[in-house]
Formats: sequence, C-alpha cells, structure tokens
Amino acid sequence: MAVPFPDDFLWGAATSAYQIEGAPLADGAGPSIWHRFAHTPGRVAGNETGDLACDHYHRALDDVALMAELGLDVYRFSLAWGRVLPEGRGAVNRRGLDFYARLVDALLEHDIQPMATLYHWDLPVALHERGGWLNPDSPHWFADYAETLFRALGDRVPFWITINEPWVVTVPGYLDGQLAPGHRDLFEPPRVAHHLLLAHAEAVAVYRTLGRQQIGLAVNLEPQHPASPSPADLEASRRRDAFINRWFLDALMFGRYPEELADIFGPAWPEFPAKSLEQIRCRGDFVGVNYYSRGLVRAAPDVAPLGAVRLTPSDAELTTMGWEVYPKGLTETLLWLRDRYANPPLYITENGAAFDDPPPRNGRVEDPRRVAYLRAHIRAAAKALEQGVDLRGYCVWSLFDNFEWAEGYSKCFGLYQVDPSDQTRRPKASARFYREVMASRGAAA
Ligand SMILES: OC[C@@H]1[C@@H](O)[C@H](O)[C@@H](O)c2[nH]c(CCc3ccccc3)c[n+]21
Repeated sequence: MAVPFPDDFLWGAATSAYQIEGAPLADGAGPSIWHRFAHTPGRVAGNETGDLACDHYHRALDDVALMAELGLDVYRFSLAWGRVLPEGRGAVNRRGLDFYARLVDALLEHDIQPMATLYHWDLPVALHERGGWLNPDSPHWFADYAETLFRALGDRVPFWITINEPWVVTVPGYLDGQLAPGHRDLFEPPRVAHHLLLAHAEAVAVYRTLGRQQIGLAVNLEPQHPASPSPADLEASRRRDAFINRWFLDALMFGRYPEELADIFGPAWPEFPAKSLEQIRCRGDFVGVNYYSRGLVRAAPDVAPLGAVRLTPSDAELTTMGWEVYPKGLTETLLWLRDRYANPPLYITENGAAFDDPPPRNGRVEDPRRVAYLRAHIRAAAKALEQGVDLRGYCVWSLFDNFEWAEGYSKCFGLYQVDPSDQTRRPKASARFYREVMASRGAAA
C-alpha cells in the first residue's frame, strides 16, 4: 500500500487490567466491581471470571519481551485502581504500585512507549459501596487516584488515558445492566455520565500541574446509518448518534450536552448546573478512538428509551460478537471527528475483531479473517490520514485472547492465542501480519 503513515506513527496493541492480569486480590489489592460481578452467578457466560485470565500479573516481564519481539512502538494497558488504592482512596498499596512501575520500566527498556489507562471499568468495591460513580464525590476520588499515579509514574509514562469508554461505563453499567455494576435504571445514567466527565476534567486539571506529556479520553464511536430513508429511521439514527457518539465529546469539546439527550431520558434528565458544564469543558491533548463497527438503525417507538433498534444486516460479514465488519465506518468516524471538533490529535486506541480461531497446528494459529479485518481497517485509517486527519497511532484490540467481560473467554480478539491449560502464548497469523505492518511502517497493510 502507498504509505501515508509517517515514520513517527505509533503502532501498538491494547489490553486492560481485569481482562489479562488475573490475581485480582494478590499482594494487598482490593476487589473491584468486576471481581464481584464475575463472581455473581449468571452475570458472565459460563460463570467465568478474571481470577486467572492470562496470568499477566505473574508473567508481565515475559509478556513485555513478547511485545518487543512483535515490534510494538506503544503498548496500551490499564492500571487496576484497587491494586494501587485497595480502598479506592487513602493508603497506597506499594506492592500494587510496584507492579506497574516494573511493567513501565520493562516497556521503556524495550523501547516501547507506555500508554496507561487509569480506569478501564474496575472500580474498587469500597467506593462502589459509597455510591460509586453516583456519588458526587466520585470525581474527587478519581482525581486523587490519578494524582497518585501521576506522581509515581508521570515522568515515565508519555501517554495517559483517564477513562476508557465512559459511555460503556454508563449504559451497559447503569442503564441495561449488562456490565458491572449491573444496574438497570433510567435516572442513574445521566448522573453517572456527568460524574465521569467531571472526573476526567478534574484529573486533566491535576495533570496540568504535574505532567508535561499527553492526556486524553478514550471513547467508543460507532457511525449510525438509517436502515431506510424514512424520516422515522433518519430521526432514530440521529438520536442514536447523539446517544453514542456526541453525548461525551460534545460535553468535553463544547461544554454542552446534545439536546437529544433530554428527549431520550425525558424526566430522568436533570438540569445540570452551568458551572459544572463549564468545568467539564476540557479538550485534553488527544482523543482516543475505539472503533469496531457501525450501527444500522431502525425506528422502534416501543423500545425505550431510544425508540430505535440496531439491526444486524443479513448480507454482511459479522464477527462472533455479531458486529458487522465495516471498515468504511472507521474512515467516516475519523473524518467526522476532524470536522466536528476542529481536527483534534487522534489515536485509535482500540480496533479489532473476535472470530472463532482454530486450535494451533504445529504451533501456528491461522486466523485469516482477523488478518483481513485488520488490513481493511488500517487501510481505512490511511484514507483518513490522506484527508488531513491528525491521526498519530493505532492500537489493535487485543494483544492476547482475554476475558471478554460478560462473554467470558468465548470471544477471542487476540493477536496471540493463550492456552488455558498452561498460559502459553501462541502467535496467530494476524500477529505475523501485524509485525510486517509495523516493520514496514504501514506499507505491508
Ligand atoms: O469488546 C471488545 C473490547 C473490550 O474487550 C474492551 O475492554 C473495551 O474497551 C471495548 N469497547 C468496545 C466497543 C464498545 C462496546 C463495549 C462493550 C459492549 C459493546 C460495545 C469493544 N471493546
């Protein structure tokens, strides 16, 4: 492919703490809401948990050597709040902090840039019992946690992400209850979302006094297309676009929520004080984009609160998550960000696909569909770069097959297969493909 990727473009891979580390309570760590959720019967497929996951907590240094062999420029991982602050606030657990210091130092020794996510859904239970993200003090708890990490690792970590996907924390977490903490309520999501945005802004403000590198928010974005040109479907896709794509970014970039949100939540949408919206207004240094697919939307007046449903197109290629393979949506999303928010610096912080991979045959795992997915999406990103999008990096989700939340270990996104019997990491064809892409600075895509 003609190479539009600049030499300093950062090629990487992403993971998160609860999904790969295992040992959730080791060395003084406090339990998270995901530890509790996974251990609640019926919440996770097969009642699987992150108790072992990829055992990364005990294998981190070998895994960093594997990342170096793969040829990563950057590695995106998350910090488990409860390892560092077992009660979520107050006393620091040195052994937990030391694990992350060792990981960061190993990455730097291998010339891999650390990109640390402060919050990837694993709130300490101790804070959840004080109301969690519903508590107006939650932004301050988060900012204090962030400050602890900025002081401990700020000089060595060049990229910080405050929160991974506040929309997913809010909607599957508090509206439909699919993910921890599993609440199903119409009145809680608007307040949770507001506190998450305040938490992000407060952490960024602290960072401005302590750090001189890059900090941003990672958001899941999904272009919404009407299933038909009917006004009802057009209106439904516009509502779902506000709900998924503009809710958090408009608040950050413009200091105001999209007006569709008040329609969607009706009486459950509070009057937010103007002052707090002004506090939320905070561009950060970059936007992290998590892209997987698009939404095909049909009006469904009886489906509350959106009055819209997401269709699975019958003639499309689907991943095992049921998500349509739609690389054009990545170009569309990146151009939309350029145009709506005045061309902010962007990193694709997640892009990948779950397919049912075959068992290894003489140490190799063939995953041609994942190779095709990654190639198509890297090319889609290149198309946006060629149109002036300030795209600076791309991280594959995920480095390893890992704990896929409510789906357990049944959904595999990894460049490496992890043998559950002995934790052996085996590269898939997609790892070999991605190594070539990185070695050729994008040309091999
Ligand atoms: O589902 C694959 C990955 C997760 O493993 C990551 O932890 C998470 O950051 C992430 N976000 C998305 C897109 C948004 C989404 C999340 C959960 C459920 C439905 C959509 C996909 N993924």
